[in-house]
Amino acid sequence: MIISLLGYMGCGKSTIGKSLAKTLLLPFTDLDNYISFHEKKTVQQIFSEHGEIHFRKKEKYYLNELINQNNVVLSLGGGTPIYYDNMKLITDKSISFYLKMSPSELYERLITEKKHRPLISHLNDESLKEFIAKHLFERSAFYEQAEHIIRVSEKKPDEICKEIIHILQSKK
Ligand SMILES: Nc1ncnc2c1ncn2[C@@H]1O[C@H](COP(=O)(O)OP(=O)(O)O)[C@@H](O)[C@H]1O
Ligand SMILES: O=C(O)C1=C[C@@H](OP(=O)(O)O)[C@@H](O)[C@H](O)C1
Ligand SMILES: [Mg+2]
Repeated sequence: MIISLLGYMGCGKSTIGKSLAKTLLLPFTDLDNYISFHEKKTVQQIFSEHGEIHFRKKEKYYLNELINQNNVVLSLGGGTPIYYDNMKLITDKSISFYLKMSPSELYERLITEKKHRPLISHLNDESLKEFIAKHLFERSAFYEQAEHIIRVSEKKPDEICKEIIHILQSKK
């Protein structure tokens, strides 16, 4: 089965996925990078040139393509579980980990990271704080369906990887 990482923008899906795959000696795919590579456009370009709905259709298309693989670490985009029947697909076809972080910590992280994230790049600092709190609340019902929930607040990437590996080993 595939190992999937999900959670809000900035929680560390791309970072943790990469290092988890390296430790487990497995191939790594970041869904955003995969979409970018195949569409020959950055995520920001897809959003600005074609709109979010088009991005969600592509995201679904490439998720379908990747989800039936075996022994791969897949970092999803923050919105992937929210659209279509994606979350069902993710829970049925992967061992899923929700990297859970509080809105205030996500805010501290995203304040310096918003440039590459089209959903928040236009927000000033005060509106960003409000946006994250509300948006995370709306999305949590999907994220919480993950098979495993990992609290990532104040943990180093190494520690988070170890926790995930421990869970994977206990499943064997
Ligand atoms: N556990 C962690 N501790 C400190 N910084 C982290 C941690 N995980 C991720 N980061 C940093 O937070 C930012 C967002 O991480 P990223 O992996 O891009 O998140 P996501 O893919 O979930 O949006 C990056 O700058 C990354 O280096
Ligand atoms: O939360 C979202 O809807 C999105 C998150 C992004 O991925 P990250 O969570 O890796 O930033 C990327 O897929 C796109 O900008 C939309
Ligand atoms: Mg990412």
